[in-house]
Amino acid sequence: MQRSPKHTLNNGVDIDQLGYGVYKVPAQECADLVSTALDTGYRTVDTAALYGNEEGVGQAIRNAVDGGTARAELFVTSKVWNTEHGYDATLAAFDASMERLGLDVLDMFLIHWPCPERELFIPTYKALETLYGEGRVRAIGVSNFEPEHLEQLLDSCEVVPAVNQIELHPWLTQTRLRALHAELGIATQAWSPLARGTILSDPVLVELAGTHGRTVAQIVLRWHVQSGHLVIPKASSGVRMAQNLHVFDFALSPEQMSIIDGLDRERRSGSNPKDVN
Ligand SMILES: NC(=O)C1=CN([C@@H]2O[C@H](COP(=O)(O)OP(=O)(O)OC[C@H]3O[C@@H](n4cnc5c(N)ncnc54)[C@H](OP(=O)(O)O)[C@@H]3O)[C@@H](O)[C@H]2O)C=CC1
Ligand SMILES: O=C1CO[C@H](CO)[C@@H](O)[C@@H]1O
Repeated sequence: MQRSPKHTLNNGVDIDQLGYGVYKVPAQECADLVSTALDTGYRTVDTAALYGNEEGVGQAIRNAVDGGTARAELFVTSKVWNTEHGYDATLAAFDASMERLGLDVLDMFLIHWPCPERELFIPTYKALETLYGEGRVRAIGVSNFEPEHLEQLLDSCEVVPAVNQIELHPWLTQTRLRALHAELGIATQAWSPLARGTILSDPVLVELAGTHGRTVAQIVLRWHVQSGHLVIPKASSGVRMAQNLHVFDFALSPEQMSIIDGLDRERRSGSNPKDVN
């Protein structure tokens, strides 16, 4: 069984570099699929209130703990949705997520989108700081924050976000944002790391896959890993889950990494954070 190496976040908490994302996993299938992911070797799961499947994630985590897996080995992320911004609303949203998850402590809680026109991400983040201070969540962070949002946040808040979870893949390499993260000590976590599957027919990646005798998904995930990103691919079968985790026993050469870096075309598969409010 493959296992992801751990990455230590800026507050000393460990997360798997490669975890499992559950956007679009139907609620009724979620517990079984997350259990399959855990059996495959995943230890980190990314969900959100928006995904409507926190109950299933929590069920699978509790089943694993009942079966002998240490809770400390497992890592669950959830996120506060855009309609719940503001200090009090965010505290209530956290309670609701925890109720659905059925967990005592959450590993990481993120602001899902900055929603700049709402002008509420600062009080929203202050609620996350309160939860962190109370020990109800082990790490806090943000998602879809652009440089200007991070700068505003750091001007007004105490706790440097542990991660910024952003859309990131070889067609959208986010060079400027990643450089800022490195400067600030914020981990870059890649969402839609496979560009929702659309990148898997890229001819350059197909050729590299042939060279290594690997699948295109494995080449892309290996590029993420070697670039130092945290990454959370979603897959709907145990075979694909295992394939996606099986990327720690080969390496891309520096030349191959540069070739993949060169595929950037600033192509998003999801929304631009400036348009989400
Ligand atoms: N913070 C945010 O705003 C966002 C966060 N996310 C998070 O990131 C996670 C991953 O992103 P997501 O948008 O799901 O997209 P991904 O880039 O992870 O791609 C998932 C798609 O790729 C397919 N796929 C996965 N593995 C393979 C493989 N080995 N071979 C062929 N096809 C494969 C899946 O198919 P199939 O399912 O049929 O196996 C699915 O259609 C989400 O689940 C969520 O947790 C996602 C979007 C936004
Ligand atoms: O996490 C998410 C999953 O994908 C959705 C559609 O692109 C996003 O809006 C959301 O942020």
